[in-house]
Amino acid sequence: MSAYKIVMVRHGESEWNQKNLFCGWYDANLSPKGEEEAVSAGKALKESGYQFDIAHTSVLTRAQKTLAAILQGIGQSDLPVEKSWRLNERHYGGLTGLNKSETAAKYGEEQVQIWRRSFDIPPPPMEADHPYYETIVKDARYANGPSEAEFPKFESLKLTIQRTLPYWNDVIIPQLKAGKKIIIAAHGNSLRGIVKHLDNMSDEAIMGLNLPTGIPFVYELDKDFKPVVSMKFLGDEETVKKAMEAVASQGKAK
Ligand SMILES: O=C(O)[C@@H](COP(=O)(O)O)OP(=O)(O)O
Repeated sequence: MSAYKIVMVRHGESEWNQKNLFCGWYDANLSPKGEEEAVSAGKALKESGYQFDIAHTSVLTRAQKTLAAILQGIGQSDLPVEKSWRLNERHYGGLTGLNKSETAAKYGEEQVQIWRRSFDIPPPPMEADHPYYETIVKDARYANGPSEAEFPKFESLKLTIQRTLPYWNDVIIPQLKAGKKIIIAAHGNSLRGIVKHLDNMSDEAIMGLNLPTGIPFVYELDKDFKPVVSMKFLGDEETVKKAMEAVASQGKAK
């Protein structure tokens, strides 16, 4: 029997998703299509009657704007929102800002697939001479964390999970236990990490999961936080399938 319910959503398409660039911790805005996706996500949640007590998001604009559009759509713009770098996208290291197709043409699709989807092989590091290094490291939003020692230069999915899971265990679980209705608006890979944990997916199985932008999904959990309902998308099956395939094919050489 389900004891808890939680909604998660990857942000709507960003300007860098639209240009097919590795984004990671770069603070790309939503594209016009991404803004529409966020509004549609709000409509889908409203139609299904969802209301929340608290929302969680990353410190990145694309996730926060998606959340704001959703909350407006369900008439809860004044909902308390907690923001954490622990929900950020994985740090794409030295790949940040590179075009995914061009990178596949240069290094091969297989290598790009390893960088995008392998569990524990990280991308190359972002060194101090990287064009986006200063913009990211000196961003005021990181004044309260991560610490200098924790600040990533790159992250595999494994490393992403290592900093996202403490937030799930120490912040989200206690709120669920207290009966709070929660929505999380975050990113493709920070959410893949949570999904892997909840569904106890193997390192191999998680490689095949591509989360679509802007389509909310629901988990129902039993009293031990084991899924009774897993990743139920609020969208028709065909649309979700196509959106997942589109994400998967972003790493193909054109
Ligand atoms: O960093 C990025 O480029 C994408 C995910 O890319 P892939 O791992 O799907 O290539 O992150 P998001 O748009 O969810 O913030």
